[in-house]
Amino acid sequence: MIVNAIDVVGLSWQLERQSILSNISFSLPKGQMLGVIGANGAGKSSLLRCLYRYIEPTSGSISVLGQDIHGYSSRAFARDVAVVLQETPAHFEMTTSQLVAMGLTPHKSWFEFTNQDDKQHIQRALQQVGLEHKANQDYDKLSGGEKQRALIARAIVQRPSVLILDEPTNHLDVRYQIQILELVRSLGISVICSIHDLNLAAATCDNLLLLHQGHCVAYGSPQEVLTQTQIASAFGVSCEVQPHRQTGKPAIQYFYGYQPSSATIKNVPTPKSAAIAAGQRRSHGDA
Ligand SMILES: Nc1ncnc2c1ncn2[C@@H]1O[C@H](COP(=O)(O)OP(=O)(O)OP(=O)(O)O)[C@@H](O)[C@H]1O
Repeated sequence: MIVNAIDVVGLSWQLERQSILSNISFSLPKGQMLGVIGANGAGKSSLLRCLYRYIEPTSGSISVLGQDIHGYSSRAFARDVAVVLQETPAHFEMTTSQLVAMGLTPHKSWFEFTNQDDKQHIQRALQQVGLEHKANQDYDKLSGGEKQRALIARAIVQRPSVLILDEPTNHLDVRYQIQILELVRSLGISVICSIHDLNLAAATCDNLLLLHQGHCVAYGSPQEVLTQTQIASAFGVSCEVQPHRQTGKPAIQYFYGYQPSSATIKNVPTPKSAAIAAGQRRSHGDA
């Protein structure tokens, strides 16, 4: 029997009668990378929070490596699953390398010291995220993007089977956006990751799960999910999707010319109307 990294069946989460996630089902095969996409408020973080046990869903089941997540001890869960979040909590008086070393915790007993092997792991992870020169600097004094990369190095040191990332590219410049996602992919572990940049998601993920108002409205390869119609309906924008010249994956070009009131699902401008609107603004001198 094939055991998936993650299996989610019929997952729903309600909060005071408001339905945040509705009947979501998907699987993440081992070694693959799944991107969770969707507009602001679609439910991406809530879904990931259910996966790393921060939220208890109202109904449905979640298994990691074939085991129900609520059957795991905290320590065993931390050995299998690493999480990198958007917000970085304050880590006072800790160097970058000490923060990265925290990834070793689930593998160590209480009084076990960091050995030579561990130090090499930490060093290598810092190099992989381009932070070896910041190893002895206070973590709290790193820039937002450097903090994000340090947290990814900590997750690498944790050596999990499954990595959950909530918007890992948020603070990163374009080089590190590509580099970090390619690095995460190259680790050969199973990854689920929420991403706002659809082009980046298309280029780096095996499969995508598109959420809209808490529902899974598309799930499959980037080609299957990132169609003009589905992007228009989930994000309220008009675009053209062509194969990327290098990867052959979907490459999205957005059209401009939106009024705030037209950015709704019911009234998505067509490429033509968006282009006309942009042309009209230019002819009125306010382009
Ligand atoms: N603890 C909570 N209490 C009240 N509402 C919540 C809570 N958590 C999530 N929500 C609501 O659930 C919806 C989904 O939120 P979530 O953060 O999962 O969306 P998201 O897709 O990650 O959004 P974004 O792209 O803006 O980060 C939002 O409307 C949010 O306000």
